[in-house]
Amino acid sequence: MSQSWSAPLAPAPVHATVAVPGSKSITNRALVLAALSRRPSTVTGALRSRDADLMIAALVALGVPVDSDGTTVRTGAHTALTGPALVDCGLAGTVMRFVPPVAVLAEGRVDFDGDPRARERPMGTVLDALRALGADVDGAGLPFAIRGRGHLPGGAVTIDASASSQFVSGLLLSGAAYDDGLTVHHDGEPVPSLPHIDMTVEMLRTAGVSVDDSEPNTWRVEPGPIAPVDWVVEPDLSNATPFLAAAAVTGGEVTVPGWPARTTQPGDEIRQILKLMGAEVDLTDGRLTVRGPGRLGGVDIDLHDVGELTPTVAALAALADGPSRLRGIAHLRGHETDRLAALVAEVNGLGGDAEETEDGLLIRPRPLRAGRWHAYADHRMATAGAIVGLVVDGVTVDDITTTAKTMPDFPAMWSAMLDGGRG
Ligand SMILES: O=C(O)C1=C[C@@H](OP(=O)(O)O)[C@@H](O)[C@H](O)C1
Ligand SMILES: C=C(OP(=O)(O)O)C(=O)O
Repeated sequence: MSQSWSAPLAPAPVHATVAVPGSKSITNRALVLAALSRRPSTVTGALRSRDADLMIAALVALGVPVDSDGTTVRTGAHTALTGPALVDCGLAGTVMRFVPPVAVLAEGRVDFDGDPRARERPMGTVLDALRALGADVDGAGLPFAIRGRGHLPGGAVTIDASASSQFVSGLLLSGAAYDDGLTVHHDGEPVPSLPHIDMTVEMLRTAGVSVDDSEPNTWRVEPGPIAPVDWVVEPDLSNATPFLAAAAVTGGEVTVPGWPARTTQPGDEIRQILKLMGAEVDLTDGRLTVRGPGRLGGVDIDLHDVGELTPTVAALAALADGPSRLRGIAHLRGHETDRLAALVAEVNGLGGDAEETEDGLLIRPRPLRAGRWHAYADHRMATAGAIVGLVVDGVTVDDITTTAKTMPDFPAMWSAMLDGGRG
């Protein structure tokens, strides 16, 4: 059920320490690899949110024993993946793109469906690739069905992954379990979100899988066992960005503990972006502190690798005192919503000046006024509205429950931050 939310205005510069929950991307990869290892694994610091819980439910539906105690999730030993099963993908890209390559290994039929918007998200590439690798698949997008045969020949496949890096990640995660392993070659416009593919490769190697990514646009996964691992999930750096933005737009200071010194999460790029916009950024002993500038500058930046950060950066840009140009993000039209159209509509709906380009956004400074900010079922649109609402009186986000996709406690965390929260 949707729930409208009056975005709180910051009464003073925000000063807070905010601990953010585990990374969606790492949690859902760890869960898939734990399931494929077939031996007991643990995921500690796991995200518990709609996307992660849909992933757990999908794996349970395929016969994987899973038990959890809050953010600790354990998978048990199992000898086979089984159908019949029904997988609800919700609106989770990681579930709709990572689970079908697992489901081909099940014995039996596996049906997939999801939210209405999920039916519009690009998906055909993964299903065509699985067909080319020997799978029996019905459909070109959600809803679709896979008739698993307990194994897949695998081999080499060429895909166009310009619409989503998740096409590559999903195939690679399961590739070692295919008879001949897997070679994925990308042919098309550049693949977005490459750090997310690096995350996949790194986690596969941690699970003992041999991956060759030495050639651009080609990934080779050797067939072989996927080892059980006790995964420890980093905080979700993309979900940290609205809180860091709060320091930037109010001239305050926000610290996020547990910031990794080295990471494949694209959210780490927020450090550079906030610096470019004039904020002070300091990472010492795993604590990232952002101090807001007196005046927030605009930014001209290519976000192709870190598209996930766009709603936060667009909110910052709408509050900056110079123009911004966000480039390289045409693929955001296929995210939870068409994020380019949504951001333009919402910034302009509050009296701002945003314009869609072929591959991004132009946002020029113009004072914003009170109004309704629509979330379009998109968690990051909702948090972008919260950022704007910190400094524009009278902003209402039409549905704050969308944040449950990756951060169910967002409204409480936001209030705690405004009360000077200590994470
Ligand atoms: O693999 C992942 O965990 C993700 C990859 C990216 O997808 P796209 O490549 O479709 O942008 C990112 O935007 C998404 O939030 C998470
Ligand atoms: C694009 C996103 O999600 P998904 O994993 O559903 O693709 C996102 O979280 O910004």
